[in-house]
Order: sequence, then structure tokens, then C-alpha cells
Amino acid sequence: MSLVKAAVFASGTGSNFQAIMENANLPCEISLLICDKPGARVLEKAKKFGVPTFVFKPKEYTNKEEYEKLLVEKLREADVSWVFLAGYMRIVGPTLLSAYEGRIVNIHPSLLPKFPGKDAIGQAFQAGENVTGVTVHFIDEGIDTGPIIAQEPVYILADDTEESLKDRIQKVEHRLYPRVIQKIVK
Ligand SMILES: Nc1nc2c(c(=O)[nH]1)N[C@@H](CN(C=O)c1ccc(C(=O)N[C@@H](CCC(=O)O)C(=O)O)cc1)CN2
Ligand SMILES: NCC(=O)N[C@@H]1O[C@H](COP(=O)([O-])[O-])[C@@H](O)[C@H]1O
Repeated sequence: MSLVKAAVFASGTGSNFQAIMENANLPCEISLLICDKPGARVLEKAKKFGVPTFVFKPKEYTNKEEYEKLLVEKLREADVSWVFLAGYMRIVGPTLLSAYEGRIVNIHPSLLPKFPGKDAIGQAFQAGENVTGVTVHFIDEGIDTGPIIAQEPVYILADDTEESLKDRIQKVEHRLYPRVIQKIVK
């Protein structure tokens, strides 16, 4: 029996995509990588793993609905049932959200609801927090307001730089995200 198919959406380096691909016990097949940034390093990683990609430039479309209709077409063509956002720096609109209601998951580098949005690590670091962490959540129409699936704390050390904190946070992400996927994808 073939595995359930999933897509990863990413905009940048792709370390979470790589962690997902390197997890041998994944209960799904990553059949598509969607990226909104031509030249993003995640695309090199997708090629290495033999994962088909679809790259788009949001500015080439009239609005979010137009490009999300195309993304949904690509997802249906690839028989995708689940969508995993992994550093996808676009707000998911109603078109994509309604097509995959309750099946779009995001990873975020803070203990939501603290520090939503972009630069969550910098926000926590600048705020002088003693602890931050990682959240994996379903997405909804809000930004980082969807139901939380899992969280793990990461302590901010006295001699931390933003970079050393980011490294420790991403190590947690690379373990937590595949574990959550194993738990939710049946
Ligand atoms: N509907 C949702 N979409 C997304 C969520 C979510 O919870 N609900 N999580 C984000 C990830 N993210 C922070 O966790 C985030 C990504 C992007 C933005 C943003 O303001 N993007 C702008 C412009 C981006 C650009 O110009 O490159 C935009 O898309 O309008 C905020 C938060 C993933 N999506
Ligand atoms: N607002 C969402 C957000 O900040 N997501 C963060 O983007 C990074 C992507 O790294 P990667 O491309 O190496 O996986 C990850 O740290 C993820 O938590």
C-alpha cells in the first residue's frame, strides 16, 4: 500500500526540509517541494533528494488568490494530502487554507503565543527572555494563532548570541518536526 503524499513549502535554507527527508520513519512520501524564492538553497536540497519542485514568484501574479489557485492545482496533481510549512515566509490565504483545512502544519521558532511572526528568535533575544523554544502548530487564518500540536523549550544562555541560540533552536526543530509528522499523519 502506497504512503500518503505530502508537500513541503519553504522559502529559504531548507534545513527543516532536509531533516524531514532524512527521517527514515516518515509515514508519508514528500512528493513536492513548493518554493516562492527562485534560487533558494532549499531547491538544491530538493534536487539532492530527488523531490520535484514548483517555484513561483508571487509578484508575477495579480494577488495571493491567483497564485494559491495554481498551488492547489499542483498539490492535487501530486496527490498531496498534507502540507508542511518549513520556513515558508508567505501568509497562507483562504484559497489554500480552505483546500487543505486542518492539514497544513507550520513550525515556528518560539513558544507561541509569545513572539509570533517573523524574526521570533531575534524578538525573544532582544526581550531578554530566559527561555524560548519551538512550536509546531496547525495553521489558521491568523498568523501563528492555529492550534498548537507540540512545543519544546530552549533556554537562552548568558553567553548566547542570536546565532548560537538559533543553532540550538534549529537542532530542536529538526528532531521535533519529523516526530510530530509521525504522530499526526495516519
Ligand atoms: N495563514 C497563515 N499563514 C502562515 C502562518 C500562519 O500561522 N497562518 N505561519 C507563517 C510563518 N510565519 C511565521 O511563523 C510568517 C511568514 C510570513 C509572514 C509575512 O508577513 N509575510 C508577508 C510578506 C512576505 C515577503 O514579503 O516575503 C506576506 O506574505 O504578506 C508572517 C509570518 C506561514 N504562513
Ligand atoms: N515565521 C516562521 C519562521 O520563522 N520559521 C522558521 O524559519 C526557519 C526556516 O529554516 P530552514 O529553511 O532552515 O528550515 C525555521 O527556523 C523555522 O522555524
